[in-house]
Amino acid sequence: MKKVALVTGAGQGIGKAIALRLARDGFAVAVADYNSETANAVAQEIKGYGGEAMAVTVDVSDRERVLAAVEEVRRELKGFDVIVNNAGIAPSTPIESITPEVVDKVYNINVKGVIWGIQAAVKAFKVEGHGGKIINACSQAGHVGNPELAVYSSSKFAVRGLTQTAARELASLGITVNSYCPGIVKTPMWSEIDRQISEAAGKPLGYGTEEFAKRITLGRLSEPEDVAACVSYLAGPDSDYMTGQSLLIDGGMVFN
Ligand SMILES: NC(=O)C1=CN([C@@H]2O[C@H](COP(=O)(O)OP(=O)(O)OC[C@H]3O[C@@H](n4cnc5c(N)ncnc54)[C@H](O)[C@@H]3O)[C@@H](O)[C@H]2O)C=CC1
Ligand SMILES: CC(=O)C(C)=O
Repeated sequence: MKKVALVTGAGQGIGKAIALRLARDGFAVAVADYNSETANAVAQEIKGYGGEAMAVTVDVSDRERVLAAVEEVRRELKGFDVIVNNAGIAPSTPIESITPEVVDKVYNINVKGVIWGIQAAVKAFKVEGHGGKIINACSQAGHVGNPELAVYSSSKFAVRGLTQTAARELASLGITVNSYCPGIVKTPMWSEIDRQISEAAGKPLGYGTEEFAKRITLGRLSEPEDVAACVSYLAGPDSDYMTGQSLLIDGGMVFN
């Protein structure tokens, strides 16, 4: 019997790479995104190489919809084993520009979206009568404050706190909770951050990347597949004795 994984924000970028990787690892994958077109395209890609997948349209900030989507997936794919709470947004927010609206928007998706995903997964694991794995998208920005990204960075500190708290609270149910913390990953999100930082500094495109990249130990930006490899480990049996961890994918972003 195939294990079932649901990945949010899986229509593009890191989430897409994770969905493709977990499908190759043998999971039946629910490709969840609020963009139904991209979610469908990724599900089709998985089916195209013989994998099992379904697309689900869900806005992770909508608690009822997240609970309903996970239940839909549990019934359709006949099980539920792993949730990857990957969806997130990262608008540039220099301190003096922060508005109540941008705080609500980022926290509703990046923080509440993770809480609703955790709740929905716990409910599904209980119905199935076993534990499971909860994997959250954190960031190097959840370990060290990132200038220009105060709202985003603080939301990722919250994800790290939630990961640790949920791990301690849910361990007795056989549920592990971990998160992955990438540095700069070549995705549409990063291109937009680079554009905003470069523009604000009055510099050409690529300036934001150059500034961040100075701290990367391995000397290159990461590919979405680098992150997916880490999530593959967190979703598989080799990480069974790991919980409450927020894994830095390039520690240099924090320590250099
Ligand atoms: N790209 C990077 O450099 C880094 C990204 N991350 C984190 O990794 C995760 C994925 O990032 P990327 O792939 O780069 O982003 P991206 O912007 O390229 O893709 C995000 C996906 O999430 C979906 N999405 C956004 N809001 C949603 C919502 N409310 N409900 C459902 N789906 C929603 C979008 O439609 C899109 O398909 C995010 O949580 C991000 O904070 C962490 C560290 C570095
Ligand atoms: C967007 C993000 O999480 C970065 C640059 O670490």
